[in-house]
Amino acid sequence: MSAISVDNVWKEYGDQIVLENVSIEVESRSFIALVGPSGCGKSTFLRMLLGQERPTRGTILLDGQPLPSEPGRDRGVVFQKYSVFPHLTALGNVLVGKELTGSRITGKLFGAARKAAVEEARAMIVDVGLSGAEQKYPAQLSGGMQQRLALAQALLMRPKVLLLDEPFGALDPGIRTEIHQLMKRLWHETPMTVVMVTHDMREAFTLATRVIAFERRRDRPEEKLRYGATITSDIPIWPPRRAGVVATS
Ligand SMILES: Nc1ncnc2c1ncn2[C@@H]1O[C@H](COP(=O)(O)OP(=O)(O)OP(=O)(O)O)[C@@H](O)[C@H]1O
Repeated sequence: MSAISVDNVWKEYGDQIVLENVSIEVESRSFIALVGPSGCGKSTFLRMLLGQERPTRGTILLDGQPLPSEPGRDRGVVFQKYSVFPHLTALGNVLVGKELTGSRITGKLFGAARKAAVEEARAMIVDVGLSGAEQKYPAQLSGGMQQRLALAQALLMRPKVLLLDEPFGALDPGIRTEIHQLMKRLWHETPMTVVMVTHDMREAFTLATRVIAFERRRDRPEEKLRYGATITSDIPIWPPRRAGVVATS
């Protein structure tokens, strides 16, 4: 299960209302694309799902339970940049989450636990199409490869929810199409719900099960800070996409 329930959420920074009255029920295993004008609060919403920010008002539940107030292993995240650590190899990057949660004191795993984690990380690296790059550092990888690595890093922790903040925004169109295919496959094969912020409508409609638009209903410049953005459209994709059911056409 990985259903998200957002009820009447507001987010304010000082006098500025960024989001107002956002309510949405996200079914387990959906793939939600969040679109909207620059600065309307999409990343802020994602950070609240991650647990990095707390709503000023309202509640967010994951499988009926309040979200823990800190990021945890049930929620993975990939940003447009800087999701991977430059000083670790590809293998080190994929392993790092397990090492940190496996041994809170030393940050390292030993013996059988390490062997199992390394095997799993290697398999994940192959799965995202990076075999042979295990010992390379991020600077030695292309942008598309780094984003594959960031996906592998997030997915090794088996998150219930994968949060993507314009993860493919900086990639060339050809590479982007390739990574869309990978993302689709990973979503079909992995029991997780995905919430992705994107500026690219084509990307939204290529990948998502549902496209959600955030916008300020009352966008008068003199009152800009007094009204936040909220959900103004909620578009289900037709024909419906279902995780695990790969379309034949
Ligand atoms: N930590 C913060 N403190 C104060 N204001 C913030 C903070 N984080 C975000 N904001 C403000 O909240 C608003 C929404 O920002 P956010 O980054 O969520 O928008 P966005 O829709 O993701 O934008 P973009 O599409 O350009 O990435 C902006 O006006 C921003 O300045």
